Amino acid sequence: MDHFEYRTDADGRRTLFAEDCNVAELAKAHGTPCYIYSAATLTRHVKAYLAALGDYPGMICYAVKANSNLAVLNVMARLGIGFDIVSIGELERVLAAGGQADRMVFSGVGKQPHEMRRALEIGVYCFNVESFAELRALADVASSMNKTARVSVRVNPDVDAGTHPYISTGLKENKFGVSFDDARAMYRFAADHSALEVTGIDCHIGSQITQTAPFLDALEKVLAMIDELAAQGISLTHIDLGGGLGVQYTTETPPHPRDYAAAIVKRLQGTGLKLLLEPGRSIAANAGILVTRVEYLKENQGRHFALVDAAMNDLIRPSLYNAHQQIIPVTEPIVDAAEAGRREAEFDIVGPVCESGDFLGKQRRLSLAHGDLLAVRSAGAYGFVMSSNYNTRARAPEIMVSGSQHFVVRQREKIADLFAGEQVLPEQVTLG
Ligand SMILES: Cc1ncc(COP(=O)(O)O)c(C=O)c1O
Ligand SMILES: N[C@@H](CCCC[NH3+])C(=O)O
Repeated sequence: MDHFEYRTDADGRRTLFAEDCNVAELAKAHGTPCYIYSAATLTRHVKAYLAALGDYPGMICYAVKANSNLAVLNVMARLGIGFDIVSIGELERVLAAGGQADRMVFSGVGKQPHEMRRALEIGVYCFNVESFAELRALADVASSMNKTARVSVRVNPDVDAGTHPYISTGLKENKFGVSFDDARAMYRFAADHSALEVTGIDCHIGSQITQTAPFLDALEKVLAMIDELAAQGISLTHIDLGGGLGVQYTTETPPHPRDYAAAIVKRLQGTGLKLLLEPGRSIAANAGILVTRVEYLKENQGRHFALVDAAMNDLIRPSLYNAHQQIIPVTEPIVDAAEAGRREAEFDIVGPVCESGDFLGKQRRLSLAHGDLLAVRSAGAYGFVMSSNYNTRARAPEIMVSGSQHFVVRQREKIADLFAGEQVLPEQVTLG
């Protein structure tokens, strides 16, 4: 359940509300396309994870990559959870949003020395290290600063998470993590190095996973490794089982975060290991919508197209993964046969970008007329964060609602800002 529901407005029409805010009014006030997030949905999802942890020692580290809007991060910070970051940019965002350094885990396959330095300076909880080369680089940076870097090695358990190949991360053909063999050598190196402190082990097998079994399979493999390391005198204090829990976009039936986290906690009872989870999508996806407006309807040799003002640059998931996200009317039309131009058909919902792959949805049965508002659901994760300025399109504003209040957290970009800072060639540059 989320906080986007239809209510009957004063004119007797069914209109989509985001908590207690009328989505049509927000779109009118701030223009389209726009992203709208619900603070209450974000809060409920986080609380479900916290409730599942209960008294078990651990930390929920929200995966910032899913949605790094400052207000979204601020909700997480206020709820006291941690953050999983993958770049210095995300690190600075978390700090700007009020997050605490000692609750950040630094993941990612290609951390650069300057990013390591900054993370050591502020004192992140730990580094999830993904290769021997990175471990050596981290040791060098920490030594040069007279600091100790807390280290968790990310293992790649070669478990099939049954997800889209672009978002699977725990197979040996994926670039993420290291084999158990490499991990053994890395732990020995780290244990012997004065600038490194071995604290945990990390594992992430993919995203949009709709079953608990792959997580538990990976967990068994990681626990076996922990036992083996303990026998060699290397004792770990935490296990980080990544994110990856799927959400319902259409007909998927992923486990509830509470049940998924509870299954992991149950298996860990008695191990003495602290549990870290890095959920992104399952916290943010269904806490957001993308609102767009129908500009034109057209029919091309029997195929119906609704040209809307949002495009693949605003939401790339349909184009990139062929992902299916629900598209619903913001105001359910009063079906009036006399209304000029209204048509009911199976529409391809497409944007203005010059690519045939620019679509938000295909063959959606809808009754549409020029000016209608549509909402793309489940757009709170991997939506705005993956947006671009392709076709020199300004990126959409992001609005957070909380009850009957709303805040424009990020304004729509201005066209002039899209090329501010760029220069034409100086005249003295000769051509040809
Ligand atoms: C290391 C790591 N942690 C957390 C996440 C967040 O995953 P999700 O959004 O699927 O919960 C990802 C993305 O797949 C990841 O690679
Ligand atoms: N961007 C992906 C998820 C990537 C997960 C991060 N490793 C999506 O939209 O589904």
